[in-house]
Amino acid sequence: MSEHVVWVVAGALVNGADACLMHRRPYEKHHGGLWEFPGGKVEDAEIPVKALVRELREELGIVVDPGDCEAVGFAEDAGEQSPFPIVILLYRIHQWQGEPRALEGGRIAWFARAEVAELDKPPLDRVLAAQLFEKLSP
Ligand SMILES: Nc1nc2c([nH]c(=O)n2[C@@H]2O[C@H](COP(=O)(O)OP(=O)(O)OP(=O)(O)O)[C@@H](O)[C@H]2O)c(=O)[nH]1
Repeated sequence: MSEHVVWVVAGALVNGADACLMHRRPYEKHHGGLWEFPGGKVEDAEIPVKALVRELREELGIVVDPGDCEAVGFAEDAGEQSPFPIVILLYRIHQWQGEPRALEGGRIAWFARAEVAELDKPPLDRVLAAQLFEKLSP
Protein backbone atom coordinates (compact mmCIF):
# COMPACT_ATOMS: atom_id res chain seq x y z
CA MET A 1 0.00 0.00 0.00
CA SER A 2 1.47 3.37 -0.93
CA GLU A 3 0.93 6.03 1.71
CA HIS A 4 0.77 9.67 0.81
CA VAL A 5 2.33 11.64 3.64
CA VAL A 6 0.84 15.06 4.31
CA TRP A 7 3.50 17.61 5.26
CA VAL A 8 2.19 20.56 7.25
CA VAL A 9 3.91 23.74 8.43
CA ALA A 10 2.59 25.76 11.35
CA GLY A 11 3.58 29.08 12.88
CA ALA A 12 3.50 30.03 16.55
CA LEU A 13 3.16 33.81 16.46
CA VAL A 14 4.49 34.90 19.82
CA ASN A 15 3.78 38.28 21.36
CA GLY A 16 5.87 39.22 24.36
CA ALA A 17 6.95 36.54 26.80
CA ASP A 18 3.89 34.38 26.80
CA ALA A 19 1.03 35.13 24.38
CA CYS A 20 0.55 32.92 21.35
CA LEU A 21 -1.91 33.26 18.44
CA MET A 22 -4.10 30.22 17.78
CA HIS A 23 -6.59 29.50 15.00
CA ARG A 24 -9.87 27.65 15.51
CA ARG A 25 -10.66 25.62 12.42
CA PRO A 26 -13.99 26.08 10.64
CA TYR A 27 -16.45 23.42 11.81
CA GLU A 28 -16.90 21.82 8.37
CA LYS A 29 -13.17 20.95 8.02
CA HIS A 30 -11.14 18.02 9.35
CA HIS A 31 -10.47 18.82 13.04
CA GLY A 32 -13.29 21.42 12.82
CA GLY A 33 -13.71 23.49 15.99
CA LEU A 34 -10.26 22.58 17.33
CA TRP A 35 -7.56 25.16 17.99
CA GLU A 36 -4.35 24.86 15.97
CA PHE A 37 -1.28 26.87 15.12
CA PRO A 38 -1.98 28.77 11.87
CA GLY A 39 -0.48 27.16 8.77
CA GLY A 40 -1.27 24.51 6.20
CA LYS A 41 0.00 21.90 3.80
CA VAL A 42 3.36 22.08 2.06
CA GLU A 43 2.90 21.90 -1.70
CA ASP A 44 5.01 19.67 -3.95
CA ALA A 45 8.62 20.80 -4.19
CA GLU A 46 8.04 23.69 -1.79
CA ILE A 47 10.66 24.36 0.87
CA PRO A 48 8.79 24.23 4.21
CA VAL A 49 9.63 27.72 5.46
CA LYS A 50 8.39 29.26 2.20
CA ALA A 51 5.20 27.23 2.50
CA LEU A 52 4.75 28.73 5.97
CA VAL A 53 5.26 32.28 4.68
CA ARG A 54 2.67 31.61 1.94
CA GLU A 55 0.15 30.02 4.30
CA LEU A 56 0.40 32.87 6.84
CA ARG A 57 -0.14 35.40 4.07
CA GLU A 58 -3.20 33.51 2.78
CA GLU A 59 -4.68 32.60 6.15
CA LEU A 60 -3.84 35.66 8.28
CA GLY A 61 -2.92 38.37 5.76
CA ILE A 62 0.47 38.98 7.37
CA VAL A 63 3.92 39.22 5.80
CA VAL A 64 6.65 37.14 7.43
CA ASP A 65 10.35 37.06 6.56
CA PRO A 66 11.63 33.46 6.29
CA GLY A 67 14.63 34.55 8.36
CA ASP A 68 12.27 35.33 11.25
CA CYS A 69 10.92 31.75 11.37
CA GLU A 70 12.73 29.62 13.92
CA ALA A 71 12.11 25.86 13.83
CA VAL A 72 11.05 24.79 17.34
CA GLY A 73 8.88 21.72 17.00
CA PHE A 74 8.18 18.54 15.13
CA ALA A 75 5.43 15.95 15.42
CA GLU A 76 4.31 13.05 13.29
CA ASP A 77 1.61 10.41 13.14
CA ALA A 78 2.05 7.39 10.89
CA GLY A 79 -1.72 7.21 10.43
CA GLU A 80 -2.62 5.70 13.79
CA GLN A 81 -4.69 8.58 15.23
CA SER A 82 -4.87 10.63 12.06
CA PRO A 83 -6.77 9.37 8.96
CA PHE A 84 -3.56 9.89 6.96
CA PRO A 85 0.17 9.90 7.74
CA ILE A 86 1.13 13.43 8.70
CA VAL A 87 4.26 15.36 9.65
CA ILE A 88 3.99 18.84 11.19
CA LEU A 89 6.86 21.30 11.50
CA LEU A 90 6.38 24.16 13.97
CA TYR A 91 8.17 27.50 13.69
CA ARG A 92 8.23 30.30 16.24
CA ILE A 93 7.81 33.82 14.85
CA HIS A 94 8.44 36.99 16.85
CA GLN A 95 7.92 39.60 14.17
CA TRP A 96 5.70 40.10 11.15
CA GLN A 97 4.03 42.86 9.22
CA GLY A 98 0.29 43.45 9.33
CA GLU A 99 -2.48 42.68 11.78
CA PRO A 100 -3.47 38.98 11.74
CA ARG A 101 -7.06 38.32 10.56
CA ALA A 102 -8.86 35.02 10.02
CA LEU A 103 -9.19 35.29 6.23
CA GLU A 104 -10.18 31.67 5.56
CA GLY A 105 -12.88 31.19 8.16
CA GLY A 106 -12.73 30.01 11.73
CA ARG A 107 -11.40 32.51 14.23
CA ILE A 108 -8.14 33.56 15.78
CA ALA A 109 -7.29 34.67 19.31
CA TRP A 110 -4.30 35.28 21.55
CA PHE A 111 -3.79 32.97 24.49
CA ALA A 112 -1.38 32.83 27.40
CA ARG A 113 0.72 29.70 27.80
CA ALA A 114 -1.53 28.17 30.45
CA GLU A 115 -4.58 28.81 28.27
CA VAL A 116 -3.00 27.17 25.22
CA ALA A 117 -2.49 24.06 27.33
CA GLU A 118 -6.22 23.96 28.09
CA LEU A 119 -7.55 24.51 24.55
CA ASP A 120 -9.19 21.69 22.61
CA LYS A 121 -6.47 20.74 20.13
CA PRO A 122 -5.65 17.91 17.73
CA PRO A 123 -3.33 15.31 19.32
CA LEU A 124 -0.20 16.49 17.50
CA ASP A 125 -0.74 20.06 18.69
CA ARG A 126 -0.45 18.94 22.28
CA VAL A 127 3.04 17.68 21.43
CA LEU A 128 3.92 20.85 19.51
CA ALA A 129 2.65 23.19 22.24
CA ALA A 130 4.77 21.38 24.83
CA GLN A 131 7.85 21.73 22.60
CA LEU A 132 7.16 25.42 21.99
CA PHE A 133 6.79 26.35 25.64
CA GLU A 134 9.79 24.28 26.65
CA LYS A 135 11.80 26.49 24.26
CA LEU A 136 10.22 29.66 25.68
CA SER A 137 11.12 28.81 29.25
CA PRO A 138 13.82 31.03 30.79
N1 LIG B 1 -2.36 24.31 10.03
C1 LIG B 1 -2.31 23.35 10.94
N2 LIG B 1 -2.77 22.11 10.62
C2 LIG B 1 -2.72 21.17 11.57
C3 LIG B 1 -2.18 21.43 12.86
N3 LIG B 1 -2.28 20.29 13.61
C4 LIG B 1 -2.88 19.34 12.84
O1 LIG B 1 -3.16 18.20 13.16
N4 LIG B 1 -3.12 19.89 11.59
C5 LIG B 1 -3.79 19.18 10.50
O2 LIG B 1 -3.00 19.25 9.34
C6 LIG B 1 -3.83 19.35 8.19
C7 LIG B 1 -3.47 20.67 7.53
O3 LIG B 1 -4.46 21.04 6.70
P1 LIG B 1 -4.97 22.54 6.44
O4 LIG B 1 -6.41 22.42 6.12
O5 LIG B 1 -4.58 23.48 7.52
O6 LIG B 1 -4.09 22.87 5.21
P2 LIG B 1 -4.44 23.70 3.92
O7 LIG B 1 -5.16 24.94 4.35
O8 LIG B 1 -3.17 23.81 3.15
O9 LIG B 1 -5.38 22.65 3.18
P3 LIG B 1 -6.79 22.70 2.51
O10 LIG B 1 -6.79 23.88 1.60
O11 LIG B 1 -6.83 21.36 1.85
O12 LIG B 1 -7.78 22.80 3.67
C8 LIG B 1 -5.27 19.32 8.71
O13 LIG B 1 -5.74 17.99 8.73
C9 LIG B 1 -5.09 19.85 10.13
O14 LIG B 1 -6.14 19.51 11.01
C10 LIG B 1 -1.69 22.73 13.16
O15 LIG B 1 -1.23 23.06 14.26
N5 LIG B 1 -1.79 23.66 12.16
